[in-house]
Order: sequence, then structure tokens, then C-alpha cells
Amino acid sequence: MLLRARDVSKTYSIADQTLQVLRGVDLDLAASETLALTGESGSGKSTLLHLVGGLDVPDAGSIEIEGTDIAGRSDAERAHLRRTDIGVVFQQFNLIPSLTVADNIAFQARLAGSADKEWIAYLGQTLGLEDQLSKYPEQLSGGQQQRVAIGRTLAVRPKLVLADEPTGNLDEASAQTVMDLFLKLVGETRAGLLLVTHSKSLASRLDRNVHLSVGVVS
Ligand SMILES: Nc1ncnc2c1ncn2[C@@H]1O[C@H](COP(=O)(O)OP(=O)(O)OP(=O)(O)O)[C@@H](O)[C@H]1O
Repeated sequence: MLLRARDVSKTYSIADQTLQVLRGVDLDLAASETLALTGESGSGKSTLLHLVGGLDVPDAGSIEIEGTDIAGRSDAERAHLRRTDIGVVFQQFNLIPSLTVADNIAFQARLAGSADKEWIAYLGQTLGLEDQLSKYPEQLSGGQQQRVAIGRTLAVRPKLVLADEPTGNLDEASAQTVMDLFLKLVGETRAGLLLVTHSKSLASRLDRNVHLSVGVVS
């Protein structure tokens, strides 16, 4: 199993208040499987994605990537995992403003020491960015910026891709184009995909759907 989460709990504490967001979540994702995670606003979808991505740690429970619990790893090990095996695409594009499009796409792969020039060129071409490669992020539209972010994430060929409303900041037409490209390329990498979305029609395009409500997944 690519991802196996068991009995995951997460509580946030602010001042003297506590909010239990996740109350024993179980979640499995097989290699190359695509899974949509839906749920009301505030139900904890982003929280769960952050935990799976090793950006935060659960209070209890286990999150295994290929059989190894990420909570048991050191910060450095989790950072390494995020660079090489887990790719994340957020609603905000999070590009590096001082780098060109070409350098943004290659950035993570270079950090991971795994920059495959042919694959990166193919990504730029397939994502329709060939004429934008020497431009800077601020010179691009939102849809183009998200395509760069997708290219950067997939350049390392992660085994697991986590996406949090990746087209949430785009207009409908642009969202459709970007999502089509994203799903096509994720399919080509044979990565497992965990996608947070509010869209039922988008969720129906994936292999499986789960719903997060009152802190548990069903
Ligand atoms: N770092 C944090 N500190 C305190 N509370 C937080 C933190 N992050 C999230 N929360 C709270 O946890 C709850 C779940 O938030 P989360 O962002 O995971 O929900 P979500 O399902 O992704 O929502 P949305 O669909 O609106 O993005 C919310 O009530 C939120 O305010």
C-alpha cells in the first residue's frame, strides 16, 4: 500500500480553546490510485493532507508511506521524503518570484538531485509553457502559474501527489484545462493522487471518493 493512515487524530489548541479536527481517520491509497477527498469547509481536509505530506504530525495514529510511519521520522527525514517521494500542489501557486519559469519547474528536481532534462522539457511542452520558460511568475496568468507549479511537482516523479483544491483560484475554463493536464500527467507518472476538492464532477473523474465529516472519513 502506498499510503495507509490509521486512527489519525489532530487537535488544535489556541489560547485556552481546543478544536478536535480529526477523530480517528483511516485512509488507504494504493500505488497509482486516484482518490478524491471531499467534505464541508472546515471539516479538516487540508489538515489531513498536511499530515499525510509530513508538513505536520498527528497527535495520535499512524501514517505510513510504503510501510514506514512518517510520524516516527525525524524532521530531516520528513523533509527528504517531501523532496523526493511526495509532491504537493496547493491552491496558491507558491512559485519562487526571482526564478524563471524553467528554473521554477526544475527547482525541486534539482534539489532532489534527480533532474531528468527530457522529462522536464516534456512537462513544459505538455503544460503549454514552451513560450513562457524565460519569463518570471509575475508575468504569467493564474492558470499558467498553476501549470508551472504542477510541472515543478511532477518533475521529481513523486510516488504520491497531494493536491489541495489546485484549481480553486482559477476561472472555470482555465480550471478545466489545468485539471485535464494535471490528471493526464499524474496518470503518466503512475503516482497515487489524493485530491481535495469541493467539486462533485471533478471527484467523479477519480478512481475513488471518500468524505470527511465530524472528524472521520467514510
Ligand atoms: N494551524 C491551525 N491552528 C488552529 N486551527 C486550525 C489550524 N489549521 C486549521 N485549523 C482549524 O481546523 C479546522 C479544519 O481546517 P482545515 O483547513 O483542515 O479544513 P478544510 O476542510 O480544509 O476547509 P476548507 O474546505 O474551508 O479549506 C478549521 O476549523 C480551522 O479553522
